[in-house]
Amino acid sequence: MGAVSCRQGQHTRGSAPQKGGNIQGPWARGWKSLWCGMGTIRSGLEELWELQRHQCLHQEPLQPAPVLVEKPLSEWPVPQFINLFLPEFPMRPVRGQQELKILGLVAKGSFGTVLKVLDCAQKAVFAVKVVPKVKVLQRDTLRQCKEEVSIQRQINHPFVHSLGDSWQGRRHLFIMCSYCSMDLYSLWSAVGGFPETSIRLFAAELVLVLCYLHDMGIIHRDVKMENILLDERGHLRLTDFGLSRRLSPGSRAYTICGTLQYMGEGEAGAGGEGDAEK
Ligand SMILES: Nc1ncnc2c1ncn2[C@@H]1O[C@H](COP(=O)(O)OP(=O)(O)OP(=O)(O)O)[C@@H](O)[C@H]1O
Repeated sequence: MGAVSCRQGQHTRGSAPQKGGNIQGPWARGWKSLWCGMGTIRSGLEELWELQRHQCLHQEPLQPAPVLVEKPLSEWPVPQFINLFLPEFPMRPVRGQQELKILGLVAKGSFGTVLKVLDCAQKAVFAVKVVPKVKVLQRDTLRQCKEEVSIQRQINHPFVHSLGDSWQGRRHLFIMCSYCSMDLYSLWSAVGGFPETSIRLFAAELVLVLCYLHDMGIIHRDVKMENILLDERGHLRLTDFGLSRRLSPGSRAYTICGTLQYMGEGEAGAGGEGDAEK
């Protein structure tokens, strides 16, 4: 019997605060250190959302967007805290980080926060998943975190969201992908259900992706509507390889994992010794 590794489903999506709520609490306060404006330190997510609300009302930027940046390299005190995450998460000079401007919050997942950013150099919008290093070490998910990046880097399929870039700052890991404005769960919630023809198409595309992954020896282990993004033409883009594994031919994984709300009763109730392979 394998171990159980579950996530809680339903992200706090970035759209919620735009409907009028304020993002508060310890995780929001923790973001103060991550961004600074052009010369001024922003004070947190609450201000970001205030700023965005104003921008929506006035249709013109009141202040420069916050920049995704961490403290300079010289202040990094513990080199081991960097080495642990290499080579999947290379270090990035601060100048490189300053080319990313935060446009908003996309979602708060169980592992990281996904931000919408503008890459000023490429003049393109991306999604960046930001994961606190401390959380990775506390949850003992270092191997999994590196695996997520190396698997996503290896994949090249039109229905899989491929990796744009990954790097580390002083306290956070960053995983960047192209930005998709819609995911299947949000669309399903908005329209209240799909016609059978759409379901057939989504299912066919999903099967193609899973076959491709399985042929490469990769198991995703967290397939759910929130992890299926939609591109501008409505095709699937499977994302979040945070629980996925690469297996050698004939081997299998024994950890029971996924998102609690999407698991069968038997699966969610089982427990065991850890991820073993045969
Ligand atoms: N490139 C992207 N463009 C738009 N939205 C995205 C993108 N990547 C992720 N998201 C949204 O952010 C959510 C959280 O991202 P992700 O699943 O990678 O984080 P996580 O911490 O592993 O979350 P969880 O484990 O709870 O599913 C996704 O389910 C998706 O809705």
